[in-house]
Amino acid sequence: MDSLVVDHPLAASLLTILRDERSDNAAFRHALRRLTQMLVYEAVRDAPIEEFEVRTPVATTTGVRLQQPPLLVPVLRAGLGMVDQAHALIPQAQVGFVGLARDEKTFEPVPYLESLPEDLSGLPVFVLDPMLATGGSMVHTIEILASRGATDITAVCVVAAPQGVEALASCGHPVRLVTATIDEGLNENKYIVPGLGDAGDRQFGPR
Ligand SMILES: O=P(O)(O)OC[C@H]1O[C@H](OP(=O)(O)OP(=O)(O)O)[C@H](O)[C@@H]1O
Ligand SMILES: O=c1cc[nH]c(=O)[nH]1
Ligand SMILES: [Mg+2]
Repeated sequence: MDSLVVDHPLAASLLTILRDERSDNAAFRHALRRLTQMLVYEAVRDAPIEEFEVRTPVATTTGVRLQQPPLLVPVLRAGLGMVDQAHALIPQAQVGFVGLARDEKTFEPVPYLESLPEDLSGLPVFVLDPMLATGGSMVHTIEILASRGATDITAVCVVAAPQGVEALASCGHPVRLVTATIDEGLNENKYIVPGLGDAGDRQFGPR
């Protein structure tokens, strides 16, 4: 699987704010938005472009635009904190939604929302979810997208566990990963270590 760890001092300092237990909900959301900007910027780096003619006030020149803006799919709740910033970078993008809550006993994702275009064939998709822990939630989302014809899927995460990376690599669907870090592992409650805690709770409070 193609994976990119965005290794940049500014990304690392924003990740530090996210990790710091002293960051309150507002500080956490703010840092997540700023870090998302860097992750999406890198996720788009190799996207196909098309050229078109543009007139400046002085002359005619060649401009570029994305051939096909990706569909943005935040995974609720935690992915909500990434979608506005991703959309600001790619304003032409359409947005779909998947809602999942991990059962904290079985650690399996429990779906509660699926709001997506019927046919995703030929459309690149960026799945936005800050946490890739066991990978169950991301693999579930990828299966939903693949069942609608998506073949070009990028998981944009902030913190990944090696177990989640392995789950994506072996899920049998074409997917690439962009993340700010691959952490050490998971604890007995399947939280990422050192991680940043519960990314949904840290933005919005407990559910
Ligand atoms: O890789 P996994 O083991 O599946 O865990 C990762 C999932 O857990 C978190 O969501 P959570 O279920 O806590 O829901 P929330 O966003 O509403 O807090 C996170 O945002 C991922 O969706
Ligand atoms: O560390 C983790 C694991 C799952 N979900 C989170 O929000 N954080
Ligand atoms: Mg949560």
